[in-house]
Amino acid sequence: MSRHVARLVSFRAAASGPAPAAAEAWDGRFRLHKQRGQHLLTNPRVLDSIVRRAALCPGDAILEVGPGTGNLTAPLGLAHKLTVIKGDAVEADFPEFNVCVANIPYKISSPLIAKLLFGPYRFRTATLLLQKEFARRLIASPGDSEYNRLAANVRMVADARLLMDVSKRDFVPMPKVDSSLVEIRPRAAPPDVNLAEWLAFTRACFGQKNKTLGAIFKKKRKLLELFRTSRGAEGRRDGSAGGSSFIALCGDNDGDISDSENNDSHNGAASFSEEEVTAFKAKIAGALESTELAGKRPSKLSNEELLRLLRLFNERGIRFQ
Ligand SMILES: C[S@@+](CC[C@H](N)C(=O)[O-])C[C@H]1O[C@@H](n2cnc3c(N)ncnc32)[C@H](O)[C@@H]1O
Repeated sequence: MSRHVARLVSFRAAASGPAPAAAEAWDGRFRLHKQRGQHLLTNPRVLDSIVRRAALCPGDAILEVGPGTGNLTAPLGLAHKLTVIKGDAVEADFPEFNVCVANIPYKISSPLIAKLLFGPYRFRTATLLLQKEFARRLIASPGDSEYNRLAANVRMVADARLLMDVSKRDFVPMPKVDSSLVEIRPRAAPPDVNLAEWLAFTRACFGQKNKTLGAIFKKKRKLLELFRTSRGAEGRRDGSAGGSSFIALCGDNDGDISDSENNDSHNGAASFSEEEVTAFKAKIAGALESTELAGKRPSKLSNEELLRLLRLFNERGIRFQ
């Protein structure tokens, strides 16, 4: 395997601040910190399986995130072609790579996947070991009980599939949860949609995923927020969605505005008339009616259906950001 690997870059965490108090000795050599996600995969059969399933090709440039003591790094490739970069994998820029293989700290799963799929990187495949429940959510389909915003966003740009489950007993120290290996393959052709706006749209739709779209877009707070956004977008020549964060990929509840923000001076309600809001409301209701989606829950809808709704919203000047 190592003969075929053109380059291997391992992205190692930069320890920031003092080490967390709770540490666990391992092998007499290292102190491992659960708070930093330092659970080492020690079962050689599982490690070999991961490398096999990553299906590396001659000339691949591999990115590994979180090499730890190198348990997965070693079976991946040639030591003399290895570059180790110290930094936070969520924050720092990655060098060029075309394959990612990693047993990542689970707390960065969502921002890391968002960075890989919605950032500037072009790669063939990412083979990632993830927390089992997170993996199930990632690969869920519309209508599944686990279907959520994360899955909708990922399937917009990639195909994700489960490769195998890995027991928590294969790690030292043993975590509380089991894991799953998942393959994520970005689609060859990017979808014909402004991705920043798509992410903002799914944040609005999945904010309360068990409510119908009609109920979600009837909420006064949501309406006023959208009204503001849409008026702002009118002023931008390119009509782009603006500053939606790519990192916020999955939160189902992050579409909600807290009560403290629900006041007129903050949301700008005072700056437009009741008539304007009523007309805007009618546009939203019209779009929902013409797609017959008002009575549907977002978690039951395909991306095609959601996209159709977003396009109708856009045609009516309703923008998300
Ligand atoms: C689950 S361990 C995997 C270790 C090793 N690859 C293995 O399979 O045994 C995750 C590793 O990622 C490191 N890490 C934690 N947060 C990180 C971050 N933000 N960026 C890069 N690495 C991080 C941890 O220190 C730990 O070494």
